[in-house]
Amino acid sequence: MSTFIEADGLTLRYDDVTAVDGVSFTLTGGKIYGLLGRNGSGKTSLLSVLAGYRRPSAGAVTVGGRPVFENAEVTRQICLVRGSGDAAVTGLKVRDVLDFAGIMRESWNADYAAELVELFELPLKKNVGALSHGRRSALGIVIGLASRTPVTMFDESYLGLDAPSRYKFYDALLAEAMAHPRTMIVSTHLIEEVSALFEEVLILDEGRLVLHDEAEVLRGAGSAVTGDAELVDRFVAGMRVLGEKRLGRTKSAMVYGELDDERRAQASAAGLDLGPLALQDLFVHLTEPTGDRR
Ligand SMILES: Nc1ncnc2c1ncn2[C@@H]1O[C@H](COP(=O)(O)OP(=O)(O)OP(=O)(O)O)[C@@H](O)[C@H]1O
Repeated sequence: MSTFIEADGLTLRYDDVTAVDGVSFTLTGGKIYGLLGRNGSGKTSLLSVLAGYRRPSAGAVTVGGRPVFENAEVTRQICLVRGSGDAAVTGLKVRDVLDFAGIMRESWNADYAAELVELFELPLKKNVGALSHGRRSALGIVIGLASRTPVTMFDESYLGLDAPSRYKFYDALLAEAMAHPRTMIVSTHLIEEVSALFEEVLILDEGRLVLHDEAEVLRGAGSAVTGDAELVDRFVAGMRVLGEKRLGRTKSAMVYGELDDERRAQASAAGLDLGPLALQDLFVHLTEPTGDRR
């Protein structure tokens, strides 16, 4: 089946809360997509609808051209790993949870699952309920990666993981995406840590999609101007400054908007360094309550 996902006016309401508000996008598939949003922006709600866990209140979502909700043929092709929650089947051993995951998904790869179990040092004989928060998250990650489903979504799956384990997750995700390309959606607010993995980025704010673009395009949408504070201030005067960092006399200002060759030459002549825009700064700018929206 082709794995593209199409959302058209997708809306999810819980009584009087509109968690997802008329979201439309097309994901062509075979990439790692970053889903970014502040707390309560609707990431989990959106992923739940994409995975067919919930019926949209309005609008539609299709995977490979087919509706998702109550369509077992399609939902079998989707794996959504939610935090550490889904793996928390107390009373079952880690081994049993993995066996069950394998039965549920025809694309499951048991050898790869075993490799990942070793990588994350998961104790197979231990009861899932007795695992630490981080280990439970790791179990969810193993299930998501080893499922090899055409659509695999990780909803803040790093919660509770220490930094070395998070980097193991990012490395494994990238290696897997290269070896077995599929549609992976990773929701997060640890943007700087994972942004290098994303090929496309979607930003949600209060249930609405405020940005969907290729990560490369976003990185080129602005610049970090670094150098002597006074010179930086002079250079960025009149530009849209998204954020600033200062260390002694050195300053780095994140500016939005393209710099043409003439401006680049001016920066170079003034001894200023120009670097790519940090996704984190763009994210903060687009989702801050008083921020301008495009
Ligand atoms: N089961 C529910 N019943 C009622 N309201 C809900 C429910 N689940 C989420 N909401 C509300 O919907 C909105 C979006 O929540 P959601 O969990 O989808 O956001 P999120 O971006 O995943 O947040 P976080 O990053 O904090 O996990 C919030 O206002 C939340 O309070």
